[in-house]
Amino acid sequence: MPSPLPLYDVAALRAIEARATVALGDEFALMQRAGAAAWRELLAQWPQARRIAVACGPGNNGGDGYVLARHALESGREVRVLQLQPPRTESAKRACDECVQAGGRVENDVSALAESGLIVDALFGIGLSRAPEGDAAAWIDAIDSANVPILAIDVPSGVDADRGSVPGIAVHATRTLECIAPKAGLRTGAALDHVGALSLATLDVPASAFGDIEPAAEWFDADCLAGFLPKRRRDSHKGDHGRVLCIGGDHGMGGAVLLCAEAALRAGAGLVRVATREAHVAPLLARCPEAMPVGIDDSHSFASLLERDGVFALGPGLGQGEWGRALFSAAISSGKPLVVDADALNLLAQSPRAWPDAVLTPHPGEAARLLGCSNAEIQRDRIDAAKRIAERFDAVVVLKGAGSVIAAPNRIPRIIGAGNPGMAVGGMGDVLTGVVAALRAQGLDAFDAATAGALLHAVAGDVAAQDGERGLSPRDVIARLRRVANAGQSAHAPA
Ligand SMILES: NC(=O)C1=CN([C@@H]2O[C@H](COP(=O)(O)OP(=O)(O)OC[C@H]3O[C@@H](n4cnc5c(N)ncnc54)[C@H](O)[C@@H]3O)[C@@H](O)[C@H]2O)[C@H](O)CC1
Ligand SMILES: [K+]
Repeated sequence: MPSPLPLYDVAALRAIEARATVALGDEFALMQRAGAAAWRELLAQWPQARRIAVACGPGNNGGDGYVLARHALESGREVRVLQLQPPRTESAKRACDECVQAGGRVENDVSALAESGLIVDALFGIGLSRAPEGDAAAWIDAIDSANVPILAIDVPSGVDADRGSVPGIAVHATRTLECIAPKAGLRTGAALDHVGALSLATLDVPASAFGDIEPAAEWFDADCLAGFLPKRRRDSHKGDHGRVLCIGGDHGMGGAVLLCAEAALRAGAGLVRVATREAHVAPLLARCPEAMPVGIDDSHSFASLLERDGVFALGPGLGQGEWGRALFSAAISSGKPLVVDADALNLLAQSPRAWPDAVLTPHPGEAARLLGCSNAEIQRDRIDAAKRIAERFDAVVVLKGAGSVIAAPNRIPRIIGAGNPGMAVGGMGDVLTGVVAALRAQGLDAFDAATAGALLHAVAGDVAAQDGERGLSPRDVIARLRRVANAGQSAHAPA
C-alpha cells in the first residue's frame, strides 16, 4: 500500500539544503538545479507561453527566478525580469548576473506584470519572516491582479511554509513547484487556497542529505486508505465487526445522532446502538432500522447501556443541558473507548483532564475552547494547535478543516489530503464521529482510526462533490462511504 508522503518544516529544509550544498560543492549548484527544474515545469504546464514575467525577491527564491529567466531567454521567449529588491545572497547575485549576460534586462516596473502571459513568483520562499508590507505587498497584489497563470517557485509568496497561514497577503498560484521536499505548511489551512496544483522537484538531493531528519508531518491521500481498513474473513459474524453506541440527540437535535449512527453502519460497524431522547426513537427507526435506538429520558435508564461493550460516539446533538451533562458524565466515566465531538467537547473543555485512548474531533472553534485561545490562533498554526490539544488531553485529536490534522502524543502529526469546501455544512462532523467510532470498533487503534476515519470521510466527500460542492449534504457523504471504504479490496480478500 502507498505509504504517506513525509512533509518537512523550514528548519529541516535548511538542514537538508546545507547537507546537499556540501554534497554538491556549493549552494549555487543547487540554485541552478532549482531554476532549471522550475523552467522545465513551466514548459510542461504552459508550452505555448511566449511572454513571461519573472518577479524576483532579494533572497535565494529570487535566485531561482533569475536562473529560470535565463533559461527562458536562451529559449527565445520574451522575458521581463522584475526585481523587487537587489539580490542579497552571493548565489542570487551570480544568478542575476548570468541572467543579464543572457540578455535579461532587470527592471522594477510592476505594471509589466499585466503585459505578460504568465508570471513566475520568485519573491519569497521558505525565508518569509513576516507579513509582506509596502512594495512587497504591492507586488504580490499586482501578481494576483494580472489575471494570468502564476507559477510559484517553492512557496506561494506570502504563505508561511511551516504553519500554512497567511500573515498578510499572499499569491494565489495556479501551480506551486516545491523544491527539494514537500512542506508541511502547504497542505493545511489557508495555504490550500494559495498553492494551486502542487508539483515537487527533488533536485536529485541525495537521500543521505535527509538522513535522520524527522518529518514535521505525514500526508495521507486517498491511495493510503486501503492500507488501514481491516479485511473481512468470510466466516465472520456481526460481533466480529465491532459495536458502536452513539450518544446524543437532545430535543430538537435528533438528526445529529441519527447521522452519526448511519455513518457508523456505512463505515462497517457490526452493531450500532443509539442512546437518545425517547421522542427520537420512532423517527430514527423509520429512517435507520438497522440502528437500535434506546429512549433515554433520565440518566438512570442509561446505566444499563453503559454495561455493553463497544465504542462510545459521544456528542452529536448532545447539548449542554442537564440531560446532556448527565449522559456525558456517565459515558466518560465508563472506561470505554471514546470518540468525543460537538457539545461533548465543550463539556470536556470545562473539565480538562487526560483522556488516554480517546479521539477528540474538534473544529477550530471547539479547538479554541479546548486550548482557551482564539479561533484565529488555532488557524494561525493548525499543526501546532492539534499537537497542543493532544498533549494537554493525552488523546488523539482530529483538528477538522481544510487539510484536517491528526495529532497524538509523541507521534508525527498526519495531514489528510482530501476533502472540499462543500463539506463545510452542519452534520458533517456527526458523520465523521460515526465513521471514526466504526473504525475504532473494527479494531484500529485510536490514531489509525482517527486518520483512516478522517480520510474515508474526506474521500467520500470528494466523490459526492463530483455532483457539485454547493448543496453537498452529510447524507450524500454517508451514501458514498461504503463504496470508498471497499475500493481496492477484493470481495473475498484472503484473511
Ligand atoms: N538555500 C538553498 O540551497 C536553496 C534555496 N532555494 C530557494 O531559496 C529559498 C530560500 O531562500 P532564502 O534566501 O532563505 O529566503 P527567501 O528567498 O525565501 O526570502 C527571504 C528574503 O526575503 C526577505 N524577506 C522575508 N520576509 C520578507 C517580507 N515579509 N518582506 C520583505 N522581505 C522579506 C528576507 O530578509 C530575505 O532576504 C527557497 O524557498 C528556495 O526557493 C532553492 O530552491 C534550493 C537551494
Ligand atoms: K515564491
